[in-house]
Amino acid sequence: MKVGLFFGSFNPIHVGHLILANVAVESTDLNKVCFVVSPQNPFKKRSSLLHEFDRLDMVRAAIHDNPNFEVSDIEFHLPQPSYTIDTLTYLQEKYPKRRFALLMGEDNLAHFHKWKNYEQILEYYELYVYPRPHTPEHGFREHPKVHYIEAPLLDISATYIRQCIQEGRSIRYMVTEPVAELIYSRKYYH
Ligand SMILES: Nc1ncnc2c1ncn2[C@@H]1O[C@H](COP(=O)(O)OP(=O)(O)OP(=O)(O)O)[C@@H](O)[C@H]1O
Ligand SMILES: O=C(O)c1ccc[n+]([C@@H]2O[C@H](COP(=O)([O-])O)[C@@H](O)[C@H]2O)c1
Repeated sequence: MKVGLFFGSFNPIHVGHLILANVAVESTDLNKVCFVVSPQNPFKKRSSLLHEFDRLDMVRAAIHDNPNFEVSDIEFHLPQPSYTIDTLTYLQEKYPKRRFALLMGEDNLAHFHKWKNYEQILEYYELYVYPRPHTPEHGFREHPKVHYIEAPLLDISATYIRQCIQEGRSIRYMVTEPVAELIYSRKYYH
C-alpha cells in the first residue's frame, strides 16, 4: 500500500485539489490519497485562514464519496507551524510498514528549497507533482525523486474562490455541492 500524502491548507478545498488527487490515484502507483489539513502553513498568515476545524469539515464533505480518499487531522496535534518533515517523521514512526509519498502542486515545488530539511524529505520520499499555471522557474524539475503527473492545467485557487464569495459572485462548479452548502450555511469567507 502506497499512500500519497496531500498536505494543504484547503481554505477551502476546491475541484483543483480533487482532480489532482484523482488523477494521481488513477495514473501513478499511489493506492490512496490522504488529505492532511495543515492548521498553519509556515509561509501563510494565520489571519487569512479559516479555523482548521472548519477546513477539516469541508475536506470531509468533499471526499466522502471516494473510497480512495481519506483525511487526516494529525497536524492539529503536532507543534505549529506545520513543518512537513516533522509530520512525515511522526507518521513513519507510527506506521513503519506503510509507504508514503508526497503529492503537491508545482507552485509548492518552486518554494521547496525554503522548506525545513527539504533535502531530507527528498532523500526518503518521492514527490508526485501536478503542474500548475504561473509557477516560477525552479531547480527540482529533473530531480530523480520528482515525478510529474501529466494532466491538464487547472487555473483555479482557493484565493480566487474566497474573492468570489466576498464579491458575491458564484462559486458553483469550483467547489463540490456539499462544500458550497457548508460555506453558505456557516457564512464562511463572507
Ligand atoms: N489548481 C491547482 N493545480 C495544481 N495544484 C494545485 C491547484 N490548487 C491547489 N494545488 C495544490 O494543492 C495543495 C494545497 O494547496 P492550497 O490549499 O494552498 O490551495 P490553493 O488553491 O493554492 O490556496 P491559496 O490560493 O489559498 O494559496 C498545494 O500542493 C497546491 O500546490
Ligand atoms: O515544512 C515546511 O517548511 C513547509 C513550508 C511551506 C509549506 N509547507 C506545507 O505545505 C503544504 C501546502 O500548503 P498550502 O498552504 O499551499 O496548502 C502545507 O501542509 C504546509 O504546511 C511546509
